[in-house]
Amino acid sequence: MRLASILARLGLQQQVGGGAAPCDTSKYILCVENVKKYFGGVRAVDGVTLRVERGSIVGLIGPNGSGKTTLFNVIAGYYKPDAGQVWFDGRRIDGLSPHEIYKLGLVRTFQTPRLWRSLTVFENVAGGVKGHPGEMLRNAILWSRWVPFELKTGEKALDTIAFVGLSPVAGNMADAISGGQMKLAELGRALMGEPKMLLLDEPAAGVNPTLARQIFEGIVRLREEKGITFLIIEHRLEILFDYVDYVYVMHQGRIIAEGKPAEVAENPLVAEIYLGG
Ligand SMILES: Nc1ncnc2c1ncn2[C@@H]1O[C@H](COP(=O)(O)OP(=O)(O)OP(=O)(O)O)[C@@H](O)[C@H]1O
Repeated sequence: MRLASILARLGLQQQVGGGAAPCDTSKYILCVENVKKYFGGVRAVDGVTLRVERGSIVGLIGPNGSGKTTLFNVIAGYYKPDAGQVWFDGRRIDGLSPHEIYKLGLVRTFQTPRLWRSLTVFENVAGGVKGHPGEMLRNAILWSRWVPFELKTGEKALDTIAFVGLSPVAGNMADAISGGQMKLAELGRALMGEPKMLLLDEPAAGVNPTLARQIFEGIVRLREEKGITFLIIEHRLEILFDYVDYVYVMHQGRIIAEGKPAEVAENPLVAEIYLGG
């Protein structure tokens, strides 16, 4: 077990790396401070600072290869940053494992949904419940059929499946549903973890426009009903900009613009990098 993990369990996390949070943690649920992540000579994330207000829906955009997914991987604990800090809900989290970060309530989804394909939609969603051994991928296949879900977990999973609109396919195997339905199933599983914040990687990719808007309307409802905060990578700006409060724009590993969607849409620098891309 890593030192940071042990200290976190002892409640000493804030002393790691020294000191105070780099932002007002009562206002911001997520503070990314001067984060860098290099792969050899590739500066995938090159000194990113961003803030996400509690209860907001924030977009993270940028051309292909600008560093968005790498930044998500750093925030969610899949990569340790080469420099900088990440604070979530008042705690420093860089150095924690993905599972520890998940347990703190920061949950991510992937560009390509990572479902357990030999299990049903119901089992996939129910397996995301906090505390069930199946919440860890390596345990999921082993446990989901042998350890019965509690009745209340099953009921919660059915409610969640209804929320994301998948009731008609709840009993289908995950590899027998459409790409859009896989995205919804992954969102459902993430919701079973009772997140305070969701990092969504291209929730509308490959989904028809009607379903894409339904997904974003669901996101707005989750913010309103459960107070969940969102940071969302999305290339479909014409949809994203209708639903987000604020937008960060990445290019070549850096934040090159930020603001309300209308401001970002008018920013000539943003048009230039997209046209250039
Ligand atoms: N594991 C890795 N090893 C080496 N280089 C990587 C790795 N992951 C990403 N990169 C490089 O880092 C840069 C940023 O990639 P990243 O996937 O974070 O961009 P992105 O903005 O998410 O792109 P997209 O919108 O296409 O998903 C790219 O040049 C990419 O080739």
